[in-house]
Amino acid sequence: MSYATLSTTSTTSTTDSTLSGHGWTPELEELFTPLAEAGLTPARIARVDRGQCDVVLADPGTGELRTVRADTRPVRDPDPVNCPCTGDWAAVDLAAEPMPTVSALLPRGTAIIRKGAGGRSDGQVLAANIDTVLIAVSLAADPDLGRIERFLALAWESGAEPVVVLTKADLVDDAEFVRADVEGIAPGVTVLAVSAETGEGVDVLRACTPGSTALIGQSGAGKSTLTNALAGMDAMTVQQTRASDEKGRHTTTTRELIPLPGGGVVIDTPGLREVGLYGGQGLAQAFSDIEELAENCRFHDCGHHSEPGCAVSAALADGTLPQRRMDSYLKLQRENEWIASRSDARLAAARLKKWKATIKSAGPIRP
Ligand SMILES: Nc1nc2c(ncn2[C@@H]2O[C@H](COP(=O)(O)OP(=O)(O)OP(=O)(O)O)[C@@H](O)[C@H]2O)c(=O)[nH]1
Ligand SMILES: [Zn+2]
Repeated sequence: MSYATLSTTSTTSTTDSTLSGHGWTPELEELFTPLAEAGLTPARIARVDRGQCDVVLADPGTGELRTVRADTRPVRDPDPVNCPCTGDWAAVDLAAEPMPTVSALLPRGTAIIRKGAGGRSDGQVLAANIDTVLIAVSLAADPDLGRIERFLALAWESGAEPVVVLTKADLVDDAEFVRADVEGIAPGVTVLAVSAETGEGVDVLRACTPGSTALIGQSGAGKSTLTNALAGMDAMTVQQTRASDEKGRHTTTTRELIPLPGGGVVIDTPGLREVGLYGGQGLAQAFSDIEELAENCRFHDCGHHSEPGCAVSAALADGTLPQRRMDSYLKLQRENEWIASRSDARLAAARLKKWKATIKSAGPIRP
């Protein structure tokens, strides 16, 4: 399938303001006009299962919000990145038989894409059309700075604004100390310490999450608990962490989009064991301090090894740039380059296959 190509004629609507709490905007409304004229209904995907999904829409009859099960087969795509995902805006044919179908997906504003698990170069979309990415990190153990940097690169790459949320602040005495430490590796990013247990920091967090928010992080980081705290109800099931290793039991298996009382939605994602980067510029944003240093190197193509006038080496030498952070940057950069070359090869193979199919369907060339 391909994303719907949409013209931009203006329109007015009476019912779709119901969806504004779910992120529906006048701009989307305008994009949707030709689809509305074709009898389709706008809907936000709240959960995806194999071949089907739950969508939230304003009922064309009553104008009330309704969750509907819809068939996603018409928008199936060989590239997993183009397949429907929680947070996508969809055009739904409610009259389709035997069940409503998703007829098209609207172009995405933002999307969190990680490298698919198991060494494949496919991407996997975790959430679409989000404004803020909350990176949940448990304070129950010493935070792994390298892992936070990796999550930050993934979050920046999505196009949404990252926020680091240090969870379970009630379990430690020095939350502020750790928070300041993490702030040092997250240039331009808000870092909050929060406890769902005592409520500490939850109001501040709420103020940081207007519009659509997605929660990412390792299993057991406290994502579902935070979702419940933000939603003010038990929207997600939370299971006890295994006491031995502080790991959760992978309670959250399907992504879900939950409306917040003050407007906006939060998308809880399953715990991520592996967070492979899927290329792009997010890494440069996550390491903007190093990128800025590099701009002061004497040579434009400085490799930051032993070149004269290297600002990065100087910062490493005087300790303003920790070696750990530099190593982390180089490691993620290698990984990013690898995935970029892998996906180039994959795209080339796909193009070749398509070309062969086109030639075949065109039949023998006539003299
Ligand atoms: N003390 C304390 N425990 C918390 C807090 N937040 C979460 N927990 C506990 O941490 C464990 C894991 O929380 P979840 O919210 O299920 O974690 P998750 O990140 O959603 O886990 P997955 O669904 O596996 O990805 C549960 O036992 C929670 O009760 C907190 O603020 N303080
Ligand atoms: Zn340099």
